Amino acid sequence: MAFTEISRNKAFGGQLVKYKHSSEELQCDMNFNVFLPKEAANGQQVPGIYFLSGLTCTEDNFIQKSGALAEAAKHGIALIAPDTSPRGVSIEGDSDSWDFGTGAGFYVDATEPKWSKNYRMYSYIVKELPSLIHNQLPVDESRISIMGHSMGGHGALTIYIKNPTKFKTVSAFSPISNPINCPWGQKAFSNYLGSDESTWKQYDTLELIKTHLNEKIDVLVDVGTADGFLESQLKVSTLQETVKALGRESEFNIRFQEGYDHSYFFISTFIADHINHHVKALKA
Ligand SMILES: N[C@@H](CCC(=O)N[C@@H](CS)C(=O)NCC(=O)O)C(=O)O
Repeated sequence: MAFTEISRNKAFGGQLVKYKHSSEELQCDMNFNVFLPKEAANGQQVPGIYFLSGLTCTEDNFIQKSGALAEAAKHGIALIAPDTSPRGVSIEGDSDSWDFGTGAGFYVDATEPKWSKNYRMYSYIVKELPSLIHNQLPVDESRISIMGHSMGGHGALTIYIKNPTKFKTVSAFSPISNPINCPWGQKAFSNYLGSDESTWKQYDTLELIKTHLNEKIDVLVDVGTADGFLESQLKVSTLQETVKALGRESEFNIRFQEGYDHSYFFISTFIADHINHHVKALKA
């Protein structure tokens, strides 16, 4: 499937390109942004980081507000920023709230009939988008990793834990760490996956780290202590307690950053640390 180029801007010596394509998984047109560093100009294959955004975001928030382009350019790394849900599919109820439906795909493959034709963000991110990108752009599929924020932090962690050979490493800002036990996650999973809560666990970081014990992983998580969603929705302390109870502290670097909130001001403050975490794995 071909991409249509929507816009192109030179940035930090590289190119920021927005593409549109027709998604088979989501049955609609989708946009995504790719930052290609200058090293990719002559067709040389570069490593890449996928960034999954949070509730209400499009493919633009991270690219425009995180300060990541300068850091990616410094290390010769591509950034891939997809959208957060199918767009323009007009399912009744998909635009009634900011935390469900449009802008809130939660990186799952819906099984409830109402949503299951379009809301397949898990397969879109894990299969369809990489197969298009790595066939058509100079980003090396054997050197990719994944990062995200909030709902996207949940997406990055769960996708990574389930696909540790596809992605070299993971990091997350303010991740929804235990969605089956918070209001955002329960609203999304009950609608997308139905009332049988046992099916929800396959998309819950806390549950997955209890069962996926084989691979040793290296995870960086940052969250702000002044994040208004910390206790009610993100449950990063519960993640930390579970990591400890499992004896997996050496695999998780979970940092509580004093006074920072949920915004992109927080993300832009620590983005260099996250890019460095990925560079170590991508250039190892
Ligand atoms: N309802 C609020 C909160 C949503 C929110 O904080 N979204 C986070 C992700 S969970 C975000 O990245 N918002 C977009 C931005 O800050 O650019 C809003 O619409 O701004």
